[in-house]
This record gives sequence, C-alpha cells and structure tokens, in this order.
Amino acid sequence: MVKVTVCGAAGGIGQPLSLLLKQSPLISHLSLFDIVNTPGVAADLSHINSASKVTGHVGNEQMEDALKDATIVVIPAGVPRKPGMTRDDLFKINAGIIRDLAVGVAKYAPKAFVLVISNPVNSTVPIVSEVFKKHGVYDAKKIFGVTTLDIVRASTFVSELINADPAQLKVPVVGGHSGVTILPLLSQVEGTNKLTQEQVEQVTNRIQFGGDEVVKAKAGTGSATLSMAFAGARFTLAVLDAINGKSGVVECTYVNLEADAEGAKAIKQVVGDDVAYFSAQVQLGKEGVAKINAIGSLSDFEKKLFEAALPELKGNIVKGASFITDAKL
Ligand SMILES: NC(=O)c1ccc[n+]([C@@H]2O[C@H](COP(=O)([O-])OP(=O)(O)OC[C@H]3O[C@@H](n4cnc5c(N)ncnc54)[C@H](O)[C@@H]3O)[C@@H](O)[C@H]2O)c1
Ligand SMILES: O=C(O)C[C@H](O)C(=O)O
Repeated sequence: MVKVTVCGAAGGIGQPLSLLLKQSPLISHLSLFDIVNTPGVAADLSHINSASKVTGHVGNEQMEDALKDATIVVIPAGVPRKPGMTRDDLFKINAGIIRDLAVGVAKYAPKAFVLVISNPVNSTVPIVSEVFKKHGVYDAKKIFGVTTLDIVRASTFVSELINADPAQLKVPVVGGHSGVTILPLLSQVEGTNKLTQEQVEQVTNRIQFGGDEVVKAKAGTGSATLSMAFAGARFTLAVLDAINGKSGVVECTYVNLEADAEGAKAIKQVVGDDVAYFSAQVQLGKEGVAKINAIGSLSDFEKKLFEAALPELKGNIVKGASFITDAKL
C-alpha cells in the first residue's frame, strides 16, 4: 500500500497536484488534508478511473486519519506571495502552519518522506527538521525542500536560447529557493558556450526571479500553482520511483547536508562549514537520500553568484531552525 498525503490539498497548488498524483499507478491511496474543502475535492477526484482510493480530511481532528501510514507527505499548505513581497515575508504566517503540520507528521507518520513546498522553503525545511528532532523521529534522508520548479523553469528558459528540447534539457540549479539563493549552473550545460555573457546573466536572473514573473502577472491573486503542481508531481513520482527500487533517480532538492556525510564534505568545501542545508543534485534511494552529488565546476560568474547567495541562505536557515529550537513546544 502506498499512501500519499497532500497537506493543503484544496489550494491553488494542492488541487492540480492531487489531480496529477491521482493519475499515478504508483499510488494506492491519495489522502487530501486541508483546513477547508477537501471532501469536495476528494469526491471530484474519486470519479477519475485510476485505481487509487481518494479520501478527504478537514481540520485538526481529522489529521491523524489523513496522515497515518503515509509513505509520502507533500506539503503545499500556507499563504502565497502578493506583488512586492519576498518569500521571507511569508515566514510570519507560514512558519506556524508548517510547524503544526510537522508536529502532526512526526506523531502520525514519523517514517514518511516529507516533501516541503510551502515558502519560504529555505526556512520551512529547517522548521520540519527541528520539529522531528524534538519528537525523536528525525531522519535527514527523508526531509526534502521541493525546488523542482527552479529546474523546470531553467530547462524552459535555457532551451529557448540554445534551441534544445526543454523536456530533455537538464540544467542543475543548486543553493536555495529564493531570489539570489537560486544558483543555476549554466556552465555545466552543453550548448551554453554559444551564449554571450549578457545572455548568461539575463537568463540566470530570469531563473532566479521566475517566481516574481508569475506573482506579478497574477496581480495579487497568488503565485505559481500549475507549474508548481507539475514540478511537485515530478518530484513526488521521482521519490516513489526510488522507493520502488529504480536506480539512477537524481533530482535537485534542498536537504540537510547531514543526510550524506561524504557528499556534505565536498559541498562544504565550496560553501563553507556553516551552511547546514543546500539544494544539490541528490541521488534518491529506497531510504531517501542515497548520495549528495558534488557541485562540480563553476565559472567565475557562478562563483560570484555563490558569494551573493550564502549570507542570505544561512540567515534563512537559522531563522527557520531557531523558530523551533528557541520555542517551547
Ligand atoms: N516550492 C516552490 O517552488 C513553490 C512554488 C509555488 C508556491 N509555493 C508556496 O506554496 C504555498 C501554497 O501556495 P498556493 O498557491 O497553493 O496557496 P493557496 O492559498 O492557494 O493554498 C494553500 C492551501 O493551504 C491550506 N492551509 C492553510 N493552512 C493550513 C493548515 N494549517 N493545514 C492544512 N492546510 C492549510 C489553505 O486552506 C489552502 O487551501 C505558498 O507558501 C507558496 O509560496 C512554493
Ligand atoms: O514565487 C513564489 O512566491 C512562489 C514560488 O516559490 C515560485 O518560485 O514560483
């Protein structure tokens, strides 16, 4: 039995993400949790003729049923940005939402893989980790920040410039998931040597601030939902493939570097010892993180991007972790 629980399943991301997951034969039970509307969403999805069972659960009293025995918990719960806001501006509302959901997962599905979509990802992932530590159920190999949308955007934007197939083009994007902490490694992509430095800088900026493009276009009604659902489903299905024993599953994702001590050593040589979380190319296995790949070679331009990213990333990590470590649960 493979149960996947989506927390925030009635939302802008949650609904299309659940639709995409309903189509997967790898899932036998799709459990939809939210503070509103999941019975309706579940009834609607349950008419789709794929084999999985769909259940809807609303509010804290139904949280245990929603979560128990889950193999994977995907979390797109919380508030999205409006124009003019940074992702960090969401911390004051979303930190508490993520903490409470993490407490539920730690109690009712302590062995689940946790896939965190809610922003600010750079801080919400440390929040989940610290809650799990407090409950004595922490496994760094199983807690992931979903940065797949950055990868999806990078494939789209770069392929337009080098005339490649966006579905096949792989562009590593490492670091974190907000503005300058998003680090696209274009120098590692075949075909980008024909780009001018100006093109490299422009497309890097577009990948780093792609989220703002959508927030601005949606003009106060939210942020990326459909592309995020696509990206979230891709990452969830990659994790499921790895759980099912498929080899060679590699995705960029934001993890605690403790998840792989050897991999961490190589990454810390580049980013310093005091960066606890980093999005890197991660080999996924049955138990979660199997190996964190090295960052690889960087151009001089990319080295400068790293310098700009690290202070903000470190601050975001400390802010998230201390929200739990400095509080009485
Ligand atoms: N990681 C990424 O790349 C990425 C991409 C896009 C959006 N996001 C983030 O995802 C989050 C959700 O975005 P959205 O557009 O779907 O927002 P939304 O407002 O449309 O949906 C959020 C849902 O969360 C639910 N919710 C609120 N508190 C909850 C709780 N305590 N338990 C369960 N559910 C709860 C709401 O009822 C709502 O249905 C935002 O924080 C946004 O910034 C992240
Ligand atoms: O930009 C946002 O706030 C949502 C998301 O993180 C994104 O990258 O689209």
